[in-house]
Amino acid sequence: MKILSAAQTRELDQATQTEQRLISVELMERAASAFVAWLSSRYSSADAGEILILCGPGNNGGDGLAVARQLLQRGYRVRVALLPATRHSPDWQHNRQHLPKAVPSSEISTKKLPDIAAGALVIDALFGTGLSRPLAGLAATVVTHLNQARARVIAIDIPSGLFADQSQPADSAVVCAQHTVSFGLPKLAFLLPQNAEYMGEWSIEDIGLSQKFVADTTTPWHYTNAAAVAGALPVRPKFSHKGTFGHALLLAGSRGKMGAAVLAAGACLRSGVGLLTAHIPGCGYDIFQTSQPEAMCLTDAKADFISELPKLDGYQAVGIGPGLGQDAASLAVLRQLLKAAAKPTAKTGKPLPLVIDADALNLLGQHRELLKLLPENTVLTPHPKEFERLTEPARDDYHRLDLLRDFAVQHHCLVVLKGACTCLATPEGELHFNNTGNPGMATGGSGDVLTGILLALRAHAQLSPFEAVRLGVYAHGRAGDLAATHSGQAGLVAGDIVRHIGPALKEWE
Ligand SMILES: NC(=O)C1=CN([C@@H]2O[C@H](COP(=O)(O)OP(=O)(O)OC[C@H]3O[C@@H](n4cnc5c(N)ncnc54)[C@H](O)[C@@H]3O)[C@@H](O)[C@H]2O)[C@@H](O)CC1
Ligand SMILES: Nc1ncnc2c1ncn2[C@@H]1O[C@H](COP(=O)(O)OP(=O)(O)O)[C@@H](O)[C@H]1O
Ligand SMILES: [K+]
Repeated sequence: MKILSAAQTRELDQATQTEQRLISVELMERAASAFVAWLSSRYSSADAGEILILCGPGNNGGDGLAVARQLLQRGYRVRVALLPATRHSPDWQHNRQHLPKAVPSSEISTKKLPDIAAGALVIDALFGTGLSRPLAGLAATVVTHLNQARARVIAIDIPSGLFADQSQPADSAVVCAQHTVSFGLPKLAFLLPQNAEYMGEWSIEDIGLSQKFVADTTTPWHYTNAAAVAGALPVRPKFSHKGTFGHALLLAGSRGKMGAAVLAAGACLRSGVGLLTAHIPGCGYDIFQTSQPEAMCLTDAKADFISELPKLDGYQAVGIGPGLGQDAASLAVLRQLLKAAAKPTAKTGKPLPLVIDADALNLLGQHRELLKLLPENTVLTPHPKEFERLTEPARDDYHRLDLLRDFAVQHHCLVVLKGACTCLATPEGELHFNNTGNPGMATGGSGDVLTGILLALRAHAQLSPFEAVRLGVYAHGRAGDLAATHSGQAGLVAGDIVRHIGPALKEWE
């Protein structure tokens, strides 16, 4: 699914009207119907009580007026409060004229802010994607008044005051919604942690916008949902054998952090790899062989950390980092690995696929001269702090996305910036946001599990680097979601994610 800019969203409206021979007010009616369908599926008129709809002067306010009429028709009690303006959009005027007399309406002024009881249901239809500057004056006063009221706020399209595709100044007034009901496609702002307090939960309603326009429009931003990865996992052929699905090598673990190696190995095995060999420090031998009997195990000469790079012949992908530690000897191993992996392999003519995580990323951050050794299509999986160590502190989430994109393009690699909406940056400069996963996964070891999944999928001969990583990130979140349905979010541990990788991948079979 694509994510469009605010300007492209306006063009999409226009294109939809032309393509479907609609007048704009008909599209507004569709949006209002979709919103009302959503609201009435959640709240009966008794649950809702009297609903206050705050309407601005543009088409977002027009949506609000159409919603007021439709809710009244469905038996809800509604009143509207209008933000005064010198100019109103034509569709606003149309819906104002068609607002039934039975809906009480008033004009907002500084002296007459609407009464909002705690817990009241309020629909925010002040401003949408047409916001051209931060809110100020009366509009900002209304928003602050609303946010202080502790009401149940539902935003139409986007919380008012929030820009759809760029930051607003830190002190600007933005509605804090409990839920945002948006139309057609998600907006970039919805996916960024800095906007979490405004968005609440959000959902996207289909209003039949032009699919052709979306298909023809280029954007760096994409959203990975179930449809995007449908059919992405190749069927296992009847006569396949363990050699068919690749032999992966995992370099992980150090004294006190063998669990990271065990989790990554378990995840790799559960993700369909043919064979897995782990190279671990001597202290981890019994732990590893006991907990992962399906994997083969090479032990390093050092007991506490990895100091040697095993021969790389015969492996289809190598993962390094989980629980590795940052010893100078492990740094030397990382350097040797980068150099060795860059040489084209006899089988594919391409560099050996690498997945780099955790302490291996921290080592790269401390020795940035190594970045130029990264083989093409290497996968890096930093969380925001690890990413900062590789680049620089970001001013805000939008700046971090710029840094992410630049880094992936400059180093020709795939970077998985982990978080609630994990973002995969490609060497071509695309950004793909993931829609699976839950806060239960904010627990030690979840990232090690992702490394194992990505390692298995990078060893898979039939998946392109991009397909492997997009699918792996999606499946990791899906496994976490399935795990949370059993253990709940608070009780979820990383091992539960490993145990649910199988059921998650089974959904593709
Ligand atoms: N496909 C879609 O997405 C559809 C969108 N519709 C609605 O249309 C909205 C966009 O409508 P508009 O483009 O009219 O935009 P808005 O309703 O967001 O408001 C734009 C108006 O507010 C003024 N304005 C902008 N920033 C301001 C500020 N900081 N302070 C005071 N005034 C400000 C502008 O000059 C303009 O008059 C969407 O968010 C959505 O709610 C629907 O009606 C139809 C379908
Ligand atoms: N709130 C959240 N919602 C969805 N996924 C999350 C959330 N918090 C963490 N995750 C996922 O869990 C993983 C955590 O990785 P990481 O920070 O490296 O943890 P660790 O180093 O402990 O393994 C990432 O894949 C991340 O996307
Ligand atoms: K709004």
